[in-house]
Amino acid sequence: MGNLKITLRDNAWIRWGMLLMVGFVLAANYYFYDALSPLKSKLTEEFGFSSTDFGLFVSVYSIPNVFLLMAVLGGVILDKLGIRRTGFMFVSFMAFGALITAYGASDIYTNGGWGYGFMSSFMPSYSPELKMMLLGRFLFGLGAETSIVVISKIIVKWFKGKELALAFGVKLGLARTGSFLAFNLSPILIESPAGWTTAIWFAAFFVTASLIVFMIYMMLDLKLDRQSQQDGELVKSDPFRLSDLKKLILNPSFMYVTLLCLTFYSAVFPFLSFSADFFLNKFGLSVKESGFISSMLPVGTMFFTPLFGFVVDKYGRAASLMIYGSLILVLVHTCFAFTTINPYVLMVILGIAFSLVPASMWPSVAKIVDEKRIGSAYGFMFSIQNIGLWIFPILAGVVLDKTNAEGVESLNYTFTLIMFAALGILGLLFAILLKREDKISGYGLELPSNSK
Ligand SMILES: NCCCC[C@H](NC(=O)[C@@H](N)CCCCN)C(=O)O
Repeated sequence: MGNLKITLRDNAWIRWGMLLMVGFVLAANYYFYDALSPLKSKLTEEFGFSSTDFGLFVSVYSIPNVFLLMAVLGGVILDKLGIRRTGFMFVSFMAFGALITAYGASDIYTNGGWGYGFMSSFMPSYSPELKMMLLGRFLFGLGAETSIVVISKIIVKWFKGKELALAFGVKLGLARTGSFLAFNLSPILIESPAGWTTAIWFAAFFVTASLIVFMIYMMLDLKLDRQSQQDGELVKSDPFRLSDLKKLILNPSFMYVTLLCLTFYSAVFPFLSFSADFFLNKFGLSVKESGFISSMLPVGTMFFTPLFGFVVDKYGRAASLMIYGSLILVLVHTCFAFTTINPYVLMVILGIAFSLVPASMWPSVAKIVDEKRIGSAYGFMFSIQNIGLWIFPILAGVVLDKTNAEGVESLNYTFTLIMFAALGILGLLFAILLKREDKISGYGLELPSNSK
């Protein structure tokens, strides 16, 4: 009979309580990512941001993840330093970056505060506000993607052999709650008597509060490790090896899923970053209402992702669902470009697409890739995905600036949306290739979870 000593993991209240804590950290992460999206027109009004400047601001988040391979390197650091030290380091980067971003927009800075002179001394075509905010978002991005990898590992640590799939679904739901709040709170907070930058400071303090919550989590984690060490239950993961990456890259199913991840997410997240401004311009809505419509996407995914996760677990058909999700994405972007169909309806339908693909894609990776390589696989996918999250917000901004005359009253988004629809078509192609390849390689993506 094995050692049956009860650990913190075995107490459902503590296990789910800790999920709420790390979910708070994720919600803050997603909140900050989206908090400035409803403020695009405000940033133009206050600091003269062009659409390209805004795209640059959104995309700089991904630079550390593309060029420093942070999502992969973060996994290596995680293996070496463990959850507590790695998590603390990267959530601190997030908080520091968020505070620098808020400082870059603040009156103290714009009135000649620390760093203003330096930021004014080079590249005069970019405003000092933009440069400081870019630096802040870069640091935020440096921490944010690796934090997502750390939190995935925390969930496996606490929920393996228990309610793992449900815990992953709830985690994503909590993250998306952050986006939902961002699109609704930022438009309210810009009207604060303390000034419009309250919206950015609030976002920065939310991320800082998440650092404190993470520090509380670290105490629980330490206690669990001590109990597990006594039990001999502590599981060491396999260290990252370059040869693992080579094996992944040579696997056609893995590459199709990675390319789908790149194209699909590039057609969703960068679109979401511009969506509030799109609704404002195309339908002549207020900042509040356009932010509210944007928030329909995360709301939809909060309901549909666990539902489709259940469907994939029970009935399979993951490869087909990825095809349907990609097809819906193309149709919605085409409707946004060429019709005036009610944007609430289209955003909810987009929420269905944005649930179908993630709910079937992430668990499929676990079927394609050996469990020992799953950390490297997710890290690699995140890094490739970030190439799209880096390039497409800039391209969206450039296309907007090039296809609209300067100072035009309402921006025409047609060409930007055609670009997103084209990305969706590429995603659809990769999803079809993945399903075809599955028939050859036999990973069983169309089968229910327990049959593989
Ligand atoms: N187990 C992996 C879950 C990934 C969820 C996915 N997030 C991402 O792909 C992030 N790399 C990018 C997040 C950027 C915006 N916050 C998701 O569907 O949210």
